[in-house]
Amino acid sequence: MRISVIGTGYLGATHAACMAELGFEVLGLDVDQAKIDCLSRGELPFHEPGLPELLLKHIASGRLRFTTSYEEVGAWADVHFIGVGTPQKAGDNAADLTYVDAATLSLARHITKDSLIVGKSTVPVGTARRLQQLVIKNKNDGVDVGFAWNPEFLREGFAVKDTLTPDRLVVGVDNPDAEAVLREVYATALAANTPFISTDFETAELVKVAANAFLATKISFINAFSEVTETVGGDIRTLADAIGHDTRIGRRFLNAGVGFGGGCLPKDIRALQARVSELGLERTMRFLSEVDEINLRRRDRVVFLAEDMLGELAGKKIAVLGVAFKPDSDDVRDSPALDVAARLFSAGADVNVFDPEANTNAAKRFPRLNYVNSTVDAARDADLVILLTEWAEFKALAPTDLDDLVRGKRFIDGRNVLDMGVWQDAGWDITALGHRHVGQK
Ligand SMILES: NC(=O)c1ccc[n+]([C@@H]2O[C@H](COP(=O)([O-])OP(=O)(O)OC[C@H]3O[C@@H](n4cnc5c(N)ncnc54)[C@H](O)[C@@H]3O)[C@@H](O)[C@H]2O)c1
Ligand SMILES: O=c1ccn([C@@H]2O[C@H](COP(=O)(O)OP(=O)(O)O[C@H]3O[C@H](CO)[C@@H](O)[C@H](O)[C@H]3O)[C@@H](O)[C@H]2O)c(=O)[nH]1
Repeated sequence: MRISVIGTGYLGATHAACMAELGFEVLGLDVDQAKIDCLSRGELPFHEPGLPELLLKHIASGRLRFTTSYEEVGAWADVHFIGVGTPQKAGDNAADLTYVDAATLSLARHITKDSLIVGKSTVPVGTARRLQQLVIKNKNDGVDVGFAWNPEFLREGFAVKDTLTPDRLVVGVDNPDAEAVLREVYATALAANTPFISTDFETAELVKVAANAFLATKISFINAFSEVTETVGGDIRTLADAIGHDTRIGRRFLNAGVGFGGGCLPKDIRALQARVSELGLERTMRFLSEVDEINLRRRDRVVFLAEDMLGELAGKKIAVLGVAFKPDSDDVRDSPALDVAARLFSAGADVNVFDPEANTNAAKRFPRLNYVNSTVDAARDADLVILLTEWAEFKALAPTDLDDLVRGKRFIDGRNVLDMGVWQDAGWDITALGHRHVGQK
């Protein structure tokens, strides 16, 4: 079976390489010539553990190629996965469907053999049915083109593992043939007893946004309790551990900190609200505005704490450790860390930034921050150090790593990953989100 993947960004490049790993012949397509050139050379244009190895392996095996030609893809593949972006529309909460519409239309017009189009992008409910009609109206006569929806649940940083061994597979289909093709594509996972949920288009689309809305809600839930413990005292990590032992609740996604960001959770909860409002259900997802607001208030809290600890921000040197939206990623889309760094700079602070992988992407968005290549360079002469992305090397920091470098022993742990007692004993004024700031011991 020959597979094409349309859109070779974080999702598409991963899907393409993993499909090749499963034994299929794969052709990845993107409209971005530079990206296609880069991938064709075996270079991954973003950071994702394990993916560069797969890319190189299957370019060498001949099973993985890249192109910008819809004509080539349409004449070649039996199954076409669509993984183009569905970002938030500028000035609006809704999803921008321009790319997914354009990709579907291009496919429909260029497919010259019987095949199946499978949407993977995250879309508002109702999109799949609309796109199916677009295909029916625009496909070539005499060619049988099926349509299905198969949302993707991979996490950046674990993209290869999540694609090869997913928690579950969800397919939205309207006929048994489409389901049979998808069962063949995912035969390896099915043989490993991965749950396979075959349903209609609407349920498949909704499962995806429901999962992200639930995860976002879980994070804002614990972060709301952070606002309480910051006021009355208490330990947010212990609280999360204690409720997490209840298997009905579970400990995962209860890490309090500067909140969620990235190319998915923030835009997906906004797009869900926009879509249900469009359907006349304005009140239904209103709680997600609160989830969003609680999340954004975490960033205000870090800026407030910095100001509180330093008296004023103007002229102060601040080391920001981490700007990626999460560790093991170079993605800075809607990154809480980068937002905080930029706000500290706007308030007059001199901001040194170090992220093991995301400096380059961050510099494209905020070139005026001072990007450096190590924690040591970031912390030298700093009046305050702020940890905002929990990379392993930051979690392993000890006071002795920074004691002789900084101008002021002040630390904000924006991800709740350090042992504050150890730092306090070493004379640091340290606080973490979800803890009352008590100052120096
Ligand atoms: N990033 C993730 O971890 C992840 C996980 C699950 C689902 N998703 C969803 O997958 C989709 C893609 O996300 P992403 O993070 O990979 O985005 P991305 O921006 O990294 O990649 C999108 C790619 O699509 C290409 N593209 C745009 N228009 C095109 C067209 N007409 N034809 C061919 N290519 C085109 C772009 O050039 C880009 O390379 C989104 O809907 C997202 O919500 C992402
Ligand atoms: O306890 C937690 C867990 C996560 N986060 C933050 O939440 C954001 C999102 O994290 P994560 O969900 O791991 O990253 P993504 O790669 O964006 O993955 C989410 O978004 C993808 C795109 O839709 C989905 O496929 C995944 O299932 C879903 O987890 C990051 O900023 C994290 O720092 C927290 O603040 N606390």
